[in-house]
Amino acid sequence: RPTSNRENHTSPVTCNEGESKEAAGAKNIENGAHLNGTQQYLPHIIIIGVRKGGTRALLEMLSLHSDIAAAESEIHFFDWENQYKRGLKWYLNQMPFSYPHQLTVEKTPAYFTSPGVPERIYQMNSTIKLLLILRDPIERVLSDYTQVFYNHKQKNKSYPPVEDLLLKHRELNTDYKAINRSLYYPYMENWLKYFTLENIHIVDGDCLIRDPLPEMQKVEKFLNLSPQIKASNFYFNKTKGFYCLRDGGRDRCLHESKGRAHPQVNSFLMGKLQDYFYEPNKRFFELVGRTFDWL
Ligand SMILES: Nc1ncnc2c1ncn2[C@@H]1O[C@H](COP(=O)(O)OS(=O)(=O)O)[C@@H](OP(=O)(O)O)[C@H]1O
Repeated sequence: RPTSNRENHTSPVTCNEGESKEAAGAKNIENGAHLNGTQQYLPHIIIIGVRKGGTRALLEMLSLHSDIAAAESEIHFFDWENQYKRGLKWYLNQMPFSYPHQLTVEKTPAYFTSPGVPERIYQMNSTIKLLLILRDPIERVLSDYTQVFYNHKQKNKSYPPVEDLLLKHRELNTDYKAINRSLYYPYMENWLKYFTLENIHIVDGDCLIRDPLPEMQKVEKFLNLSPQIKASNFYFNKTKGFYCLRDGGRDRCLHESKGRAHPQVNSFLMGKLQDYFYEPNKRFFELVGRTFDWL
């Protein structure tokens, strides 16, 4: 089996850099009801975030693999007290029915930034495989803003222009939640108290948008899955401006809420955002021993 070749230093980012990983170390957990040879399992893999990082695209693309069984909705088990109180049996019951050779995966993007979640997941399974998809923190802020903007619009409510929210007295308004969620390193530090980088694979969300196949091949390796995902599983949809999926002759793009245009940001605000994220990004690169195309 291939072993990890990750070294403890930063290296220039490319979208195609190869990376080998140990086996997924999947652990079967009893209790799921049986149905036609299928059973429910606690997840062997969790997509922990980040919100607006491309978590749905990652889950859908991973589901192209026949050895993957994915929970359709976001479970919010570890971050919502009322769900967590229901216990692991409840969590198990939210999982899809799958065959014994399949790996179960769920995605809840809010896990990454929820302080108590790493410990709770560790208590459930200390060798679980975690997938974290990150994108340029500034793009993530704008994507987050766009999401909230449309949530308001749907309810016929207005939402302030991006400049009004992100600037206060001509300085960056660091109280704005979306800015805080893009400060990846403190959250990552919390995860690394419980898991090593051997357990956490970071997917480059910007690369996944531009060229999904190489990113997905790295994910297959990390999970020790057979190489099944192929170039023919993707086609670029010019109208949407994103790659869509082709699965057994079935074509599908992500929901229209994925891939929306972001607001234009003036150069003053962009400069403020770039200054603000420069140091935190560097700290994040040091923490994870690799760089991303964000600076
Ligand atoms: N292939 C493909 N098609 C459409 N969208 C894609 C794709 N790959 C990645 N993305 C990006 O995914 C972003 C949404 O991220 P999430 O799914 O994590 O959002 S959420 O937190 O679950 O709401 C979404 O963010 P926005 O561009 O701001 O809409 C997309 O940029």
